[in-house]
Amino acid sequence: MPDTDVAVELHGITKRFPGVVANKDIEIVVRRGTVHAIVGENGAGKSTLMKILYGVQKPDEGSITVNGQQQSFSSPTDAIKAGIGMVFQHFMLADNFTVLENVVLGAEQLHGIGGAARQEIERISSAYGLGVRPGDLVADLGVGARQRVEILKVLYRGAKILILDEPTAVLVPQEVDELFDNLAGLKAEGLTVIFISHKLDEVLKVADEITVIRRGTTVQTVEPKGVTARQLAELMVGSELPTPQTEESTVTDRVALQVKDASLGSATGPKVLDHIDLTIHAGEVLGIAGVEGNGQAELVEIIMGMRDASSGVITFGDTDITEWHTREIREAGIGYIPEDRHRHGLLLDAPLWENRILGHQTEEPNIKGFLIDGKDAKADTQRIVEQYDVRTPSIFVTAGSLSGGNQQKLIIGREMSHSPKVLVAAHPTRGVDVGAQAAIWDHIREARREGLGVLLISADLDELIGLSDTIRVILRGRLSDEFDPDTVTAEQLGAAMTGADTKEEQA
Ligand SMILES: Nc1ncnc2c1ncn2[C@@H]1O[C@H](COP(=O)(O)OP(=O)(O)OP(=O)(O)O)[C@@H](O)[C@H]1O
Repeated sequence: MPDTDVAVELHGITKRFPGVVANKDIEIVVRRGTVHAIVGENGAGKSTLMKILYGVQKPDEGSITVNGQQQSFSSPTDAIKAGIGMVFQHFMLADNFTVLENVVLGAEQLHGIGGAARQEIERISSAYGLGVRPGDLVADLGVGARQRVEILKVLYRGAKILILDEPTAVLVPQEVDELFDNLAGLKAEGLTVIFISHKLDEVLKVADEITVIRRGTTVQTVEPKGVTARQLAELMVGSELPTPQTEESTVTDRVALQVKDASLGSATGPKVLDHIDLTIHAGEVLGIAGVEGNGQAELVEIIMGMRDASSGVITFGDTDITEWHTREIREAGIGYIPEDRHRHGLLLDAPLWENRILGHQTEEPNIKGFLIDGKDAKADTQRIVEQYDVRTPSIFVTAGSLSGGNQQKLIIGREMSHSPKVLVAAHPTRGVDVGAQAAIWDHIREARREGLGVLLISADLDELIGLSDTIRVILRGRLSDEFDPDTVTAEQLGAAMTGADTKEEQA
């Protein structure tokens, strides 16, 4: 008799890639009507396991049992038929379509594309408290609402078991609370949620059970009340974590980068950037908090020369770089960690050592005379892999075969290798595990001691508070006054980010 309380059972799952055992003898039992979190370091094998459960990849060994029935998925279609749905970290909604159009796309056979579909969306939305309206244009929705549409989309296709891949990475604290309320709603209706996250305090808040994966193998399943975030992290790493050190301020009065009265118009509505003034000193990390879509991407683009501001001046040290191209800006000593590592940061089909050269084709150690120097670039890639703990079988595998967090470590290692004077870092540790995050912060702090100025854009408020010397909030293209990271709380920042604070500034 199958155990009716068990939604998913993974038994002895093993998956090998060339040079890597991504999953080895995985054992997980997910009880029905629970939130089950999966945690582990970058490259531990979480995504691979979820791809196996969602039918994207086939295990070499082991069995998958869903609702008491053994399954052998050849594709996501099979997994969806078995009642499994996956919400990816990168939303896949078409902006210029309505919620209804996005939800029914590819599932027209279920309830058509008209009134019946609309009714079904409304039914699901109210049953689980998602607050999704079928007629809304996706372009008008904020990040949290888009995520709810993605969740509704898989529910619409009949999912009873939802896999969420780092769902809180892009949310502000208030939205995280809303998501957790939604998950409670799903649970109350007997649905099951499998949740991957690097944010251990959130995991402890929302999960009923937590499975820790270390180097491809399940080490333990624990209940949140029995562990602290630190103990979880130690289970992930397999050893004790060092206690973080507090740092003396290294801010100088030398100006590293300045943006003066910069605006960027929009063809139709209000300005995307509205009279931005900011100064970053050598040795200073200036953190920018904001809900996605409030101008932070455009701010980075005008500084990095990817877009021209409508007005304003940008100076690097004493040099006016307003009109410069991206390549000149990077060569002059501004490092860049892009938000979208797949679009701007890496060539996924190229090996790691070629990615080492990307964006730095004219600099040492990648070039000798006028020629690309493969030998030195390879040696330097090996150094980055070791220094930044990029988990990879070699520097010759493609960047696309690395786990997400390890791709990020490679980009950071590359940018830091050129001893930039300024670093423009958009979400530098998104998708990176807590241990690697601490290591990346250490690298940035070390460079800051040497005079690096950093523009830090992050959705992770703990990161902003932990790493910044000064924090400002961007809302509808305008920058707030300064917040002191030593005294501000995540809730205060969250309120300023959504405009919910009544005060314009904080004492
Ligand atoms: N298609 C692939 N080809 C080769 N190796 C792969 C492939 N997919 C994953 N790997 C390797 O398998 C291991 C596990 O990767 P996986 O993406 O599952 O880790 P993860 O725990 O999800 O990490 P992260 O937290 O960084 O997302 C890594 O060493 C990765 O390089």
